[in-house]
Amino acid sequence: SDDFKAFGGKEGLTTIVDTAFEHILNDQRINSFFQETDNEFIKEQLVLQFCDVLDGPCKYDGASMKDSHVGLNIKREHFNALVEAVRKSMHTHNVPFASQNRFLAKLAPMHADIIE
Ligand code: HEM
Repeated sequence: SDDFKAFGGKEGLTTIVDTAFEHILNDQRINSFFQETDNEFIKEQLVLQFCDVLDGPCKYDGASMKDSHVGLNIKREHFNALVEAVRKSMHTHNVPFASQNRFLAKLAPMHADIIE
């Protein structure tokens, strides 16, 4: 898709996820969630999922958003902080604003399965 290209394809997405994860690990509001997790695995899954969401040539086959976040007690403020990290990274890597917004509009409804 054009949006997948705007993110720089699979390679661009990998860079964007890496940078977003650096922001996450530096953010006191949410980094405690990622202290005992396999963050390399999570990053790989995020690249696959984002590629899928952007109609790229990938199929996300990981756990559902409900199953992977249940019991973590994630609140809206945590969700917003994570989205902010992704947004900052997309900005840094020059993803056009319209593509950013279409992408974030697809992530937003996932809050229903992630926030408790
Ligand atoms: C739109 C927002 C989000 C998306 C798209 C997303 C996506 C994902 C994906 C794809 C995985 C890997 C699932 C798997 O295959 O096992 C995952 C795991 C995880 N996510 Fe999220 N996530 C989001 C929001 C959040 C938030 C707000 C937090 C906490 C601040 C969070 C914390 C975690 C943790 C701790 C794991 C690892 C769980 C485990 O290893 O048991 N996520 N997420």
